[in-house]
Amino acid sequence: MAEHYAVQLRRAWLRLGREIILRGVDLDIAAGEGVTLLGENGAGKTTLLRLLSSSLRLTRGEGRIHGFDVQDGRSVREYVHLMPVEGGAYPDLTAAENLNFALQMHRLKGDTGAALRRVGLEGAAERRVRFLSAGMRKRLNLARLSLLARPLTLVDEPFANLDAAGRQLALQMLSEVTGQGRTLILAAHEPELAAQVTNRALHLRAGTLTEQR
Ligand SMILES: Nc1ncnc2c1ncn2[C@@H]1O[C@H](COP(=O)(O)OP(=O)(O)OP(=O)(O)O)[C@@H](O)[C@H]1O
Repeated sequence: MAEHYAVQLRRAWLRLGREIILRGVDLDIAAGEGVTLLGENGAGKTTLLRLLSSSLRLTRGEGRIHGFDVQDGRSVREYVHLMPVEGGAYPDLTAAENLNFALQMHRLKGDTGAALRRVGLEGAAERRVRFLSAGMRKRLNLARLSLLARPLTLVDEPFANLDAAGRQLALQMLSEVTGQGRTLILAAHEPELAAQVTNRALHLRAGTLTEQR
């Protein structure tokens, strides 16, 4: 399977507990593409994003992320960043410490002060994450996503918990992902918003992915 694809799944089956999330799915997502995953509560969008970040194993079939076997967590994690719906930051570290730690883990350099200003958190830089509101934590996660700038960026419900200005900020920051030639896959319940930053939508239902035209 070719490396100019960010994601390739072949006859992919994924079972989680009693749920079958994928039933023999084939999927190609080209590098640089922007894709929205749609689907009802419990359809399996989060689970699919976790699979693509190598946090879950395929039950059957084959998966490749930038040419690497999706089960090869060490390689895949170099290419992929997953921004979760909630969490993802260390609650006892400050906002600034969280961003610095994320950069260190990826052996990257970046201007964390500028990143915090960009998301309106300059006044909360020294505050522990456990004392931030849900929307502030989301903004911190957006700052981290932008600093890490991984080739494949997975975002679970980017608009949840954000106010109107925060949603506009999220749209702007997500559009930069594909604008910089990176691949964006987001799971969302707001198809109109998501369509502003992705050019393709897939609906996950009963273990099957369907293209939305
Ligand atoms: N760790 C787990 N063990 C067993 N089943 C799980 C686990 N996590 C999720 N599930 C189940 O897998 C299914 C898919 O859950 P998932 O969170 O992926 O859905 P989703 O499409 O992201 O939903 P939502 O829109 O509500 O966020 C659900 O039936 C859920 O109960």
